[in-house]
Amino acid sequence: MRYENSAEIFEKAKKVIPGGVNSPVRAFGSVNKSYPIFAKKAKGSKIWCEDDNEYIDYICSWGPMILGHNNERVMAGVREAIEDGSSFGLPTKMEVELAELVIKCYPSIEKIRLTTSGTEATMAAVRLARAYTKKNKILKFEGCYHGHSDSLMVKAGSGLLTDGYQDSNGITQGTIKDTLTLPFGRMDLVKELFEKDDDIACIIMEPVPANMGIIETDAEFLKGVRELCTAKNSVLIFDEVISGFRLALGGAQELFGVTPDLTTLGKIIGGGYPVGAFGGKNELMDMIAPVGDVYHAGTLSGNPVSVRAGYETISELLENKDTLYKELKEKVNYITSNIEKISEKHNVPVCINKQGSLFTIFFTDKDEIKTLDDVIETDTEKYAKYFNVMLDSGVVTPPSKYEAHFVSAAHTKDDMDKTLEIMDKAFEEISKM
Ligand SMILES: Cc1ncc(COP(=O)(O)O)c(C=O)c1O
Ligand SMILES: N[C@H](C=O)CCC(=O)O
Repeated sequence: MRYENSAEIFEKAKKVIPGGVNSPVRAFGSVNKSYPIFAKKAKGSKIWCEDDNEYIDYICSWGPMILGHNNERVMAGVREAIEDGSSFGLPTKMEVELAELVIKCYPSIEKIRLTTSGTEATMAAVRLARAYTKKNKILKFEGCYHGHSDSLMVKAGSGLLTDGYQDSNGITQGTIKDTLTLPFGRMDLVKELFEKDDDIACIIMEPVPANMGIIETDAEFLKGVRELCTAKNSVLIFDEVISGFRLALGGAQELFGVTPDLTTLGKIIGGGYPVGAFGGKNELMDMIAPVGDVYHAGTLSGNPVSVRAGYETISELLENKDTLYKELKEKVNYITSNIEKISEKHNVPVCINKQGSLFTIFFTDKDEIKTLDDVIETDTEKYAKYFNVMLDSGVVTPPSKYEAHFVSAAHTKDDMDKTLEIMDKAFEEISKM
């Protein structure tokens, strides 16, 4: 593999962009590479970099590309939308159609508001929960990531974990004090907290954590927080920015049969273009301006190109839901069951967590990885070796042990077999460490 062009662009990038990247996880720092690959184009399950190397892609833009890159139907819709104009500052008919489509898939959502990112969606949902309950504090779980608004970057996951810290600098002590955190899955601690504190406006959670690697959810925990929120007049927010439309058409709430009060969405509902959304019961959503006095706005909220890409993506998912989700799960089962064989063959122990089309390989002797502390203890150096051997042989995997592998409808049996062949090589290298 050649990396000269990417390395050269990175040198220029560092002079004009902090760390040379516009989102920290792209920097490849924690996998011992001194520069990332710069993407040039992508199609289906493949991505090409500025050195024209071809890779099988398991990042999939961190989730949006569930149909694969540049899906024909999505591209046709986008082309049509672009012809009509890129942004109007006026509402469009397609926004209403997208809202209707999402509501059809999520019975818990009666009204939905579009944003430009997942970060804005979670920020607005928390604001709404505070206004509704007239309470101040929020509870989130350690290692869950809900975007980069101040109150949600406490004990956060994703790039913060990758870079070795969990609380961003630059947040007031007052904000930090109002964000309570607990380990994911510990219902006993959640109950204890609610006994002591009646000022908690909401629990915000990734129903299936995917930003400290995948953590497999215990359905009882989701049911437990649901009951507690109802009993204590707290709002339950499911942050389904990753899990929405991915684990099932109706997200984790459909999969586990647990209904939140508010849902945040992103990624797939924009079909690869910038978007986010939050929605829920009328009683809550009618507090949003201009009906109520909880302010939320955005120059590019409901951008017509993003909305059209999302509409086509969700329509495709809806039309194929009976086979598509089953096939995605089968693909992950095929890959992960073979990784287990490879791990045994080379005597390199791993624990694989998976849910639907998502999986994470943790290099560890432990049989279970259930909490952030478990994840932190897994072997970072072995993950880095895995990443580098895969990359050098034409497979791009998440450049951090704290992220998930994403599988799309475009990944073929050939892609998976090639991936497994290279994994065999990677595990052999790891066995020599
Ligand atoms: C679960 C979750 N919530 C929120 C966000 C924030 O979304 P965005 O990056 O679009 O702001 C992300 C990803 O970044 C996410 O994975
Ligand atoms: N884990 C993050 C989102 O899900 C990765 C995206 C990013 O922050 O660039």
